[in-house]
Amino acid sequence: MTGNCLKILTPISSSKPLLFSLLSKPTKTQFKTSSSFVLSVKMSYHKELAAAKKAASLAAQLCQALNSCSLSPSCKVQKVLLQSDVQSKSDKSPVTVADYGMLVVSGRAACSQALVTFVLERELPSEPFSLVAEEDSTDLRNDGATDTLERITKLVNETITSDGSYSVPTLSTEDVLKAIDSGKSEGGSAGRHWVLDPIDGTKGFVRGDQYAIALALLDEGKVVLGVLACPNLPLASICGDYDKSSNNEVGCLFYAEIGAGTYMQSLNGSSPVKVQVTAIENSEEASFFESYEKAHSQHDLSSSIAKKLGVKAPPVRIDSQVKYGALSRGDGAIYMRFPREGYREKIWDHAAGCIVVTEAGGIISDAAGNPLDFSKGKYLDLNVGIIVTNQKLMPKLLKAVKESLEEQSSSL
Ligand SMILES: Nc1ncnc2c1ncn2[C@@H]1O[C@H](COP(=O)(O)O)[C@@H](O)[C@H]1OP(=O)(O)O
Ligand SMILES: [Mg+2]
Repeated sequence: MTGNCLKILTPISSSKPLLFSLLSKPTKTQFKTSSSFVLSVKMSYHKELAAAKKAASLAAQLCQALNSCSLSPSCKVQKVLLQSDVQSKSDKSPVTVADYGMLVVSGRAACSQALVTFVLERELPSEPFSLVAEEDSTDLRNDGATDTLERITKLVNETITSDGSYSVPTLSTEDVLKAIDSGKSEGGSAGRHWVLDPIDGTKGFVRGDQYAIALALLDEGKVVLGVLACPNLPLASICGDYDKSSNNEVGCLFYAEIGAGTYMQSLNGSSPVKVQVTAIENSEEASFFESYEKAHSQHDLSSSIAKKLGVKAPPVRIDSQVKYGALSRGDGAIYMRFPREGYREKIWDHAAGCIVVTEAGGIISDAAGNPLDFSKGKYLDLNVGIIVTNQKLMPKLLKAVKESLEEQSSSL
């Protein structure tokens, strides 16, 4: 678009000057010229996407390093704590039985959050920064956390140095605490907000299974880009004949920008490939994903739905938003998530996964078929659960969900 065009265009249904609209409006905005010629301007988020990919990839690198090093003075103690069954606090978030164990687990996520904040702020210095994220620095500010905080700071500094693109003085422990606390935004329907789960699927991470670094951008309440770094996900399909596959390389990066499709590349930096959800139309051929953890989703309910659909394959149970990534490349056909009553889903647990799967041609809704609304702050107000599949299977899935929920409530 030329400077001349800018002078004669005014956005439809807006009294704001065009330049203002161009800078503040997301996605597609319609403009008319003085002669009523309508022009569509597609907003792009290339710069933000590049920053998000870099932030999530570096955080994945950091998480992999965290898995092979110690945040505690005694590796042995840490091992015991991390292997002990992860218990639930009142909010049902996973923490280990001892406070110290909690610090080890939340300290790792905070470390990832500090790094993502650092990268986004460096890469996008001219944009106002708002982040809705899972962690805060409360635990790390306690007296007993000094050693963990120092180790976290060292790891963040080492990751920044090893990347080599930032010439910055070494971050202090206070810098790291401040970076973690940048994630205190409440989100909402106005302006732009980054949404981050620095380690999604903590239980999978602790077990050495699947987890993800999930980063998304909201613009005026809509998810406009998302990145999922999945350090333990094989590049080859995890369904079907994966075990027989010759490619056992792990570490995937999924990313999507609104209107531009979903891509996957290896975390080691291979060329991106465009991915698509499965085209399966016959539900009997579908396989489905659900949470590894029984406490996170009602396995009996998804089993009853799968039965109605005639699904023959057993459920594929994996942790975190990795399920969205795997679904976006057609590994399975359906993802069902039915948390128990009272659990409130947070936006950082679904924002990145939602755009990764929808840009790959999938549909996501709550159990009643309503789209997910990310504009209401930290929480998603949902009707019962979350279901995801392709366009063809969604009507059948919704019907089976409705019937199973009715049966469930009549048996209570
Ligand atoms: N009781 C629960 N019901 C549903 N989801 C939960 C529950 N407790 C924690 N979660 C969240 O489920 C997500 C993992 O999902 P999945 O079951 O698909 O692996 C995590 O974000 C986890 O939160 P957190 O990130 O605090 O661990
Ligand atoms: Mg999470």
